[in-house]
Amino acid sequence: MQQYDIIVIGLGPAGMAVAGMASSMNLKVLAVERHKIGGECLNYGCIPSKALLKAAEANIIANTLEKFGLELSGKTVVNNPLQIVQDKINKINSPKTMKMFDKVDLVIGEGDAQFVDSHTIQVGDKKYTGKTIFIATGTEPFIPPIPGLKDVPILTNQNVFEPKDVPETLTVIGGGAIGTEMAQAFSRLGSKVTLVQMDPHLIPIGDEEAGRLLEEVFTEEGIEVYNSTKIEKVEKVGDKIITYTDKGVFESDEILVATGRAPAVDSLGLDNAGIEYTKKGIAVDEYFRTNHKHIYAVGDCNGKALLSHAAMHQGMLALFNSQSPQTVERLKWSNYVVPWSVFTKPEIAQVGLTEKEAKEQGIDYIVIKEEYENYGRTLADGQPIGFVKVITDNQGKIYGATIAGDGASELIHEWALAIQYGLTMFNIAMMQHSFPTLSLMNKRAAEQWMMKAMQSGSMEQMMAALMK
Ligand SMILES: Cc1cc2nc3c(=O)[nH]c(=O)nc-3n(C[C@H](O)[C@H](O)[C@H](O)COP(=O)(O)OP(=O)(O)OC[C@H]3O[C@@H](n4cnc5c(N)ncnc54)[C@H](O)[C@@H]3O)c2cc1C
Ligand SMILES: NC(=O)c1ccc[n+]([C@@H]2O[C@H](COP(=O)([O-])OP(=O)(O)OC[C@H]3O[C@@H](n4cnc5c(N)ncnc54)[C@H](O)[C@@H]3O)[C@@H](O)[C@H]2O)c1
Repeated sequence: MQQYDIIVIGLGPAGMAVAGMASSMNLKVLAVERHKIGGECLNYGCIPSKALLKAAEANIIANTLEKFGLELSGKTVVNNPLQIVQDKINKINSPKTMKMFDKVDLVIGEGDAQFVDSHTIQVGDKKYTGKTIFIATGTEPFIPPIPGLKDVPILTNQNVFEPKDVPETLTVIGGGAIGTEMAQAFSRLGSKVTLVQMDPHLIPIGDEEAGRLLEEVFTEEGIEVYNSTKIEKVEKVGDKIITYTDKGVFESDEILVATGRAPAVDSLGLDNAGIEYTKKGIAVDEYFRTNHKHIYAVGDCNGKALLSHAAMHQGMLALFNSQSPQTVERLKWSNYVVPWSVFTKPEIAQVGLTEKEAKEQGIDYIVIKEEYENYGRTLADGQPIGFVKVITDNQGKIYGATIAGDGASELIHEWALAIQYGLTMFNIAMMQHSFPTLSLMNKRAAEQWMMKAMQSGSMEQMMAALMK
């Protein structure tokens, strides 16, 4: 039986971070992946969805050139965007990417890794032991118990990117990140899309105003959105799928189910090693340790944050924790803010508290909102839709930021940095931002706070801050 310093189960963003870094620390590493390197993110998630959104954006720009005083004779023909998506994935999965695993023993595509006991796993008929084991098995689509849903052919993130024709009509169940990104991508590529969800606004975990703004744009683009909707049943009649709801009956060629995720733990044999888990994921402490101190669970499988950057960050923190002789306060998960972005147009990005969360926590907050329509650059770009909204207080402490609009996924990081390292609105206002970047809207929001502070007579406080 082969023995390793570190065994990694699953090679998505979390497992790749652990395996790649551990091997550069000269540890003896085994990584097991039952399917493809890159996990959900590369193969059925972040990358294909962004590639498809790019094709969709190109299509809409080409067909609305009159906005720029240009004309294209004729219309674009949507040929094979999903094939191009696959070509892009294959390019990323190249020998250059594989180089990071030069010093890792890889077991790929030979079946599930399953615990035999708390130090031993089995893949097929081979057993391996590890001093430390990292579980990084991610999630699978959660399919809700809607009557009839299991009897009709459905699309999920696992098959929606397969190369085939764009459907003429598509029903999307779910208004979260996956549902909204895919609804807009397919709509812009020519599908007639109906989006149905049970929550009251799009991107339910985010800011309500941002969700409503996205809905306005979706409606203008021809996507029908039904919020707070109960789906009664789904059935296949001939070639069509019929979705019966309390807001109407919708007929479509395909149905995409994007109703959340469930941790991928069933194949692991966790009970053989006595590892604790719930429906939400593998139970871990602040240092990503399971109830066995030498077994860590990182990334989506622990349910803490279902995002690739969070998965990679957790992998890095957990690896450092595992190699440290004692626990290190700075390696705790709660020290780190988690920004997130949804890549629709407008993009929606968030870090820290939403306004609703600030209210629920009883914080004495104020809202600063800088509108895209008031800035020369966004007007020049023809993208005047959106806002930078900051939850702050009279002292300029930053609790959270929501950005809806062009470039939101980039702009959000300044607020993430500010929250993580305790910078204030005053610090942002006093930092030069080059003109006319979109980031300058962050400074303009902070300047708005500064003007308010001056008007409310807090000049003394401001001057004190200036003298620091
Ligand atoms: C459509 C879509 C779009 C997304 N877009 C974004 C985005 O833009 N930004 C973002 O931050 N996040 C995005 N996400 C989320 C992101 O994909 C996940 O957060 C990320 O992939 C989680 O990484 P992970 O390493 O924890 O797990 P995964 O990427 O799920 O990898 C887990 C791996 O473990 C393997 N595995 C499972 N069980 C076993 C076993 N028993 N033995 C061996 N191997 C096993 C699986 O085959 C898989 O390869 C998106 C997700 C979807 C579905
Ligand atoms: N850009 C990104 O960062 C990105 C993109 C895609 C996915 N992700 C990650 O993937 C995760 C999963 O995304 P998701 O969109 O599947 O889930 P989600 O949890 O974000 O949203 C679930 C949606 O499904 C709806 N829903 C659930 N059950 C329903 C039912 N029975 N009937 C009608 N509607 C129902 C909810 O109302 C909600 O709109 C997210 O947590 C996100 O972190 C991130």
